Amino acid sequence: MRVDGTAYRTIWPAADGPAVEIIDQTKLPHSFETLRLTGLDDAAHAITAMQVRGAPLIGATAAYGLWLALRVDPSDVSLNRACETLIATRPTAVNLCWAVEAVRAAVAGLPPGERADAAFAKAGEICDADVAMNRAIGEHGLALFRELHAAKGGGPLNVLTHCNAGWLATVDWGTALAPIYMAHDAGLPVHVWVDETRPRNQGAALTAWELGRHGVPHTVIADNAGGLLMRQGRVDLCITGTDRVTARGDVANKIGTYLKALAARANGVPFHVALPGPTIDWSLSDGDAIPIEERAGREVSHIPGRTDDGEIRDVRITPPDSPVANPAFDVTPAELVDGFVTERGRCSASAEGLAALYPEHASAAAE
Ligand SMILES: CSC[C@H]1O[C@H](OP(=O)(O)O)[C@H](O)[C@@H]1O
Repeated sequence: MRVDGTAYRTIWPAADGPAVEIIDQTKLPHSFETLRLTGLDDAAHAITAMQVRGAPLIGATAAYGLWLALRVDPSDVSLNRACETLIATRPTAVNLCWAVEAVRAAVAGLPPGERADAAFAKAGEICDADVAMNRAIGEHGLALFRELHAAKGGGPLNVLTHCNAGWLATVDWGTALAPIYMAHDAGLPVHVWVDETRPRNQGAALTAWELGRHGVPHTVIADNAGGLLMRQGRVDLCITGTDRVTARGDVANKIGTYLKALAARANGVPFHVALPGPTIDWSLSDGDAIPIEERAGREVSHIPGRTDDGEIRDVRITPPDSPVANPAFDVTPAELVDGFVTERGRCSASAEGLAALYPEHASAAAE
């Protein structure tokens, strides 16, 4: 996407040496800063600290992290340690282990001296494929938007989204936001209700920043406002991203997604999920088996912001002696999802729907 006239991906090889550069998402929306990752530990920290985040982007970052590790030591021991280190950073997004295993498979059979170059090439392939898949998701999602807008009979299409599944969550384009950008650029009137998405505020800080840069009309709302807006008939569609979809269509996504899906079903609002194929975990059927990341309690007890004199810092919002819990994801059962938008087209949230789009995995989907 373009930021102030300059085209960006969210991760790119440095022009001046063995490193990759990323956008530090912990600094947005107050400051646009890039960071240089020069080793495995940099990449692992960037994922853990959410300097990069979003299922496809943490996969891409891990892929380059393996390249950085193999440049230093291409041995089997180093490769396996690096894979384990990266996979351990965040447990819910399946793209992370998918990308790590894709790079491992690309290099493991090679002589050590050839592994770093092969890892670099594979990481680049993963990034290019992500951009192409997300562009296709946008096109298939735009068709859905056109159908819903035509059925509405006038006025902007009011879309509610949760968390950030925009270009910042991927290498480019985004997943849930890709059709929003394409609709806006095609002149289809769209307005976005942006869930702030406590506790890390990906919506308030990142989705609002993205949409504002692109000129897409949007309104930031408290997470708990969505149900009222749906009851008032002010939401025509909910669309989110996802971190892991099971073979039967259960969806793991940012905490709060399940509640939105319940409210959408209760109010007859279509609830769709946008995802690229690598987000599907064909080894799982029941979404309750998806590991849910538990993050630090400080993300709940404190909130980051910028003071009037420009200082960015956390401030406490809970009593110091109050315990906090911080599950970072929840699971929405397939029954509450009205449809998937993938790079291969749209389908129902079901084993049959996914198998039809991904026949090479049909046996897993049927279990
Ligand atoms: C296109 S994946 C976006 C997905 O990732 C986010 O999680 P996090 O910000 O913790 O990395 C969230 O679940 C989004 O829906």
